[in-house]
Amino acid sequence: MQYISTRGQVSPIGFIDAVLMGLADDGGLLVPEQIPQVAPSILKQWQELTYTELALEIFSLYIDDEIPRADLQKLVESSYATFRHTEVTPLQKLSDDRYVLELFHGPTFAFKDVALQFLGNLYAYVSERRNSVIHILGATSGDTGASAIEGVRGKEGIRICILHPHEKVSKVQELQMTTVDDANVLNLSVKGNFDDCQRIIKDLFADIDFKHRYHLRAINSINIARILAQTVYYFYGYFQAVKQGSPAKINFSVPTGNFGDIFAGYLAKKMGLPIHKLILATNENNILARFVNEGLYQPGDFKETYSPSMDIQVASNFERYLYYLYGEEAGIVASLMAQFKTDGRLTVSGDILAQVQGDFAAYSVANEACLDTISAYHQTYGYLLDPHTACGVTAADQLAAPGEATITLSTAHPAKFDEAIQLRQIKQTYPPQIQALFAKPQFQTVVDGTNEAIQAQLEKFF
Ligand SMILES: N[C@@H](CCOP(=O)(O)O)C(=O)O
Repeated sequence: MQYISTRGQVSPIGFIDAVLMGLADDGGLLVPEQIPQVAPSILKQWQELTYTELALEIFSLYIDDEIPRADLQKLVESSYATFRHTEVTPLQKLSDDRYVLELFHGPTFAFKDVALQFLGNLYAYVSERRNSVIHILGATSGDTGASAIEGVRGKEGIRICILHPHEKVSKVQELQMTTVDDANVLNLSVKGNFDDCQRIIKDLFADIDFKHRYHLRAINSINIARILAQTVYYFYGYFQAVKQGSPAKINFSVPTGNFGDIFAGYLAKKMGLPIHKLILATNENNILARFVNEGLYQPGDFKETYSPSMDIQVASNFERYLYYLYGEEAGIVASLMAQFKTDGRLTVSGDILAQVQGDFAAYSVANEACLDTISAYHQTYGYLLDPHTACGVTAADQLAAPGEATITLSTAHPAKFDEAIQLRQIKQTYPPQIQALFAKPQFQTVVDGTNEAIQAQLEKFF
């Protein structure tokens, strides 16, 4: 499989080069040259696979024999051996038509571990096999950072620097990142919000001289490996729902900020998984919901919400969707992105908007409504949702029609967001791994949110 850029100015490259390139060198995002198609007969066979077996089959479609199958199998097995649940991503049935796919059984209690345990191991493999220098630069609104750090801490030949918005992540998220004392980890607490962090890293990746001089590698969902790893749980969740007797129409509801997770679902559907509706759930930072419902893609005012990981305005994977929305015409995507840079907005209407609304249904969840859902599900089902998952469940309740079953992706364990849970007087016990964080010293550097300030830190660290 070869990978090309959404902006069309990068010669096709193999999987490992695509992972190492991260952001495409022309400023676009890498996508597979063709999306592999999975026939219904194969889907039927896949229903019987374990999570790791399924991951191996799906990765093989995108990696060919660039990584020998035996090596790939070892990478996959070691990545999911760190999960606390034997099913890796178990499906919980709450009622006949409401399911929650728990993606938080990895080391940092968030869905990011599903892809980042694999990507961390893949980087170590590539570093050894190709003797490549791996200097990871990432931005986080809370979950990606901890997970990426956990994936590579202490690994030979790898360094990682993560930017998080100063005092805008939950206490547990902050502790998970900043209590790591391995010498290959640098945490920068940036004065600003997540969009500032993401803009800075994108600018640094787009500065090709700087990127090559410091061997910058990406762990955010701009990296195609993240998306591919995240498609696996759509297949797995769907198969489990079928086995548990779900009705024929199965939706997924996806809490989303950076559009990576829901783009993985879109890709799974394009591969042939018969997902009925893809429900896009945002919090009050609702640029994506406004795009789907009104055709306007324009950042609004930044809001701090109970679901801080989704406090995002400019969604980095949106460009990948534009590429498919406009019939894989890289020239159109390049000019749309140039237009967005100049005008700060994009609009779609007519047939294109109808296509968007055929691809997604979207709902933006108000802050208090998110807490109401947490209380209601706790009372009705005795099930504690984290605030991000609660946004997904709220959107499912609004948009799923009778006769449809909806699987909401549960993106994080509620213990990561006790600040919000406590507002509804719900008491939870922290898992011991999280409780232990409170006794540890923290290591982080507070910096201004400017490219120059970050660049200076990176020059010292890399
Ligand atoms: N919600 C994310 C933001 C970064 O998204 P990514 O999927 O591109 O890594 C976070 O928790 O950091």
